[in-house]
Amino acid sequence: MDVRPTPDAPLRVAIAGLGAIGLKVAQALDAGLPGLVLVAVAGRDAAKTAAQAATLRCAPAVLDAAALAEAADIVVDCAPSASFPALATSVVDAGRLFMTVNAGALLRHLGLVARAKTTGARIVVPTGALLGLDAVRAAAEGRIERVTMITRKPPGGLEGAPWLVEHGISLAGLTEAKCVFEGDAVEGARGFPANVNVAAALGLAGIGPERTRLQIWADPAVDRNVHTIEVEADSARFSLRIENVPSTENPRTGRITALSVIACLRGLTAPLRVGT
Ligand SMILES: NC(=O)C1=CN([C@@H]2O[C@H](COP(=O)(O)OP(=O)(O)OC[C@H]3O[C@@H](n4cnc5c(N)ncnc54)[C@H](O)[C@@H]3O)[C@@H](O)[C@H]2O)C=CC1
Ligand SMILES: O=C([O-])CC(=O)C(=O)O
Repeated sequence: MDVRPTPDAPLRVAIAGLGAIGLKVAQALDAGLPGLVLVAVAGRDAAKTAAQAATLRCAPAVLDAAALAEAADIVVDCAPSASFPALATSVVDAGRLFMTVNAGALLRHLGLVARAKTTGARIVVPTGALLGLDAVRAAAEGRIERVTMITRKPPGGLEGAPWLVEHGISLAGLTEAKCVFEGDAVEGARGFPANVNVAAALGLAGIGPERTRLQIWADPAVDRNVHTIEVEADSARFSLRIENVPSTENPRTGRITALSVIACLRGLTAPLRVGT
């Protein structure tokens, strides 16, 4: 789809999920992002979503998630991963631009990419709580040998993850760092759907999620979500590290994630774009 607004016709944006990420994105759109206007929002609880929408000056419509694609040119998915398949399918089928933070869920529905080719939709995954996807994408134009990511989170931020439940791993009373997962990004994203969307995005940007190695540590000594990436390629070798401040609303989610989505939206229409 063409994402260029005209002065009298800004692109219409809808958001699914007004939580730690989505509400911040809604507020940024409400404060003004050039060429974009927030027209609709959807949440799990319509009354709560309507109350949130009422705090915004632009007064977006409150709709079911399934109706967002009809109301907007761009649908931003900031809802939990469980709602991804239905939402993503409706937006892709409508030929809209689908911006999602649920990179892990996208891995399990990669058929949507082929479908987007036929409908004219585009799927955009912001860098989110990570860094360096510009360099990883550039390196992937050459040959990458190895991509490794190590995630450390406070134990509370990992609690309840399916992988921990399935493997009977308890984090209660942990006094030293414990490696709770070692494998590829596909398995990691499945086992920790609310924790390592970043590894899924890294896999998609680089050598593929199956070849992207991942370790996840529960570390009582950290108070930030720390992600370290190491890339070995024929063009460069690099190591990157980000220490994310957990958001107040949802400590699993780094505060920078919402800012990444806002920057990604701004980049859709800006006359100057910097970075790959
Ligand atoms: N790509 C990345 O770097 C990152 C991705 N994430 C992912 O982003 C997603 C959102 O994260 P947060 O904002 O922290 O979550 P959150 O739990 O704070 O907010 C989610 C919101 O979606 C609403 N919701 C639930 N079901 C819904 C449905 N069917 N339709 C519309 N809204 C619905 C909830 O009521 C809540 O307001 C999560 O899946 C999370 O794993 C989180 C951090 C980083
Ligand atoms: O916020 C973070 O540090 C990463 C995260 O939750 C995710 O990738 O899902």
